[in-house]
Amino acid sequence: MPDDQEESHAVPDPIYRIEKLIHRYNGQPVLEIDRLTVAPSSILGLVGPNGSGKSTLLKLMAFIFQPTEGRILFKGEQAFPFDEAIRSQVTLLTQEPYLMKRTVFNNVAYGLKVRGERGDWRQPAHDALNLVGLDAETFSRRQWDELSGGEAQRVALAARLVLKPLVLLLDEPTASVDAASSELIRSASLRARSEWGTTLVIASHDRQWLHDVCDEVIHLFKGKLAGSGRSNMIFGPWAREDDEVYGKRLDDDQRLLVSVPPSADATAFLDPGDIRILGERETVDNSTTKVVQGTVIRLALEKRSGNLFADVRIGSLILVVRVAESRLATMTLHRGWPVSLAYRPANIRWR
Ligand SMILES: Nc1ncnc2c1ncn2[C@@H]1O[C@H](COP(=O)(O)OP(=O)(O)OP(=O)(O)O)[C@@H](O)[C@H]1O
Repeated sequence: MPDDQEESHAVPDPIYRIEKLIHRYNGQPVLEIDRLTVAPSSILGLVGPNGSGKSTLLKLMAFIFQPTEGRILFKGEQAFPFDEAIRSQVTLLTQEPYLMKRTVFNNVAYGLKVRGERGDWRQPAHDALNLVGLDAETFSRRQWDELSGGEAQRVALAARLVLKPLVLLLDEPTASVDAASSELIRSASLRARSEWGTTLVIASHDRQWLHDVCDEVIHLFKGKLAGSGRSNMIFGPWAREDDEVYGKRLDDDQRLLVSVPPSADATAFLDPGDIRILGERETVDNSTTKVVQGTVIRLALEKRSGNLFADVRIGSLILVVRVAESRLATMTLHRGWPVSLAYRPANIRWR
């Protein structure tokens, strides 16, 4: 979580503390994060458009390379690439699985071997395969190239889970797999957190998944943390609608109307406190306020502030809405309920 936001009193030492980090490729800055901490056993989500720096941040958190400037403390200590202690505790799963040209069993057991674990690797390797929904008896002897894309990704995940890692970094882990594999990858990752207290950091374009499972979701935009953990970031392209108004058509055919964007593909930021769930008989001034219809998909209480946040799905867009305490007295909210959201285009900030 960004340090200036939701630091709660009773948090243990962070598993990561990032300080004044800048990373450049060929002299060009692609990531600039002043401060960011990740609590142990938490689930942090990373969202952001293509090229916003998510993969770079995950690779830095995996200590694959060093940041150009600044530092990343791991459990309070500065850590470096090729540090053996880190390698056995932090593991990264990327979108395209990398498997060694060996059997599935040897791929999964490899980490145990490298870690110098003695004894029989069969049981832990089989447990890890079963955890990702692959029958160990059937798959253990298969070669790396006798697997579908989804199975290969699950083997790659099993090869990480077998180590019961302290940190599992997931970079678009389900982007190129089928729906069934995707579900198995998600549930196995969550099992790691619930069984071993593994900290998860997940970069994904699947906002709904992140909103469902993450303790915190942070937004990266052009390499920087953008807005609060619960800010709404709405991507273009924006088109001029009739009547001099700009907006975009959502995939449920509603129109999301906005103020004049600086360019057709600018990104709109709308604070959760600037969106209101309308009461049943409430009306709005159409000239300044716009209304869209959605469905509540999640309600979450922020412990520090006592604020209630509702995630509302509108087509494939999810907006986070802060529900003021005064409004809670007058309305009941449930997951699955249809709601009308009111917002003022004038409150949109553009980047
Ligand atoms: N090895 C590299 N050398 C030079 N530039 C790089 C390298 N890796 C990434 N970049 C650039 O750094 C920026 C951030 O890339 P990164 O892959 O971290 O973004 P991302 O948010 O993960 O994107 P995506 O969602 O498309 O995976 C991009 O502009 C990218 O072109």
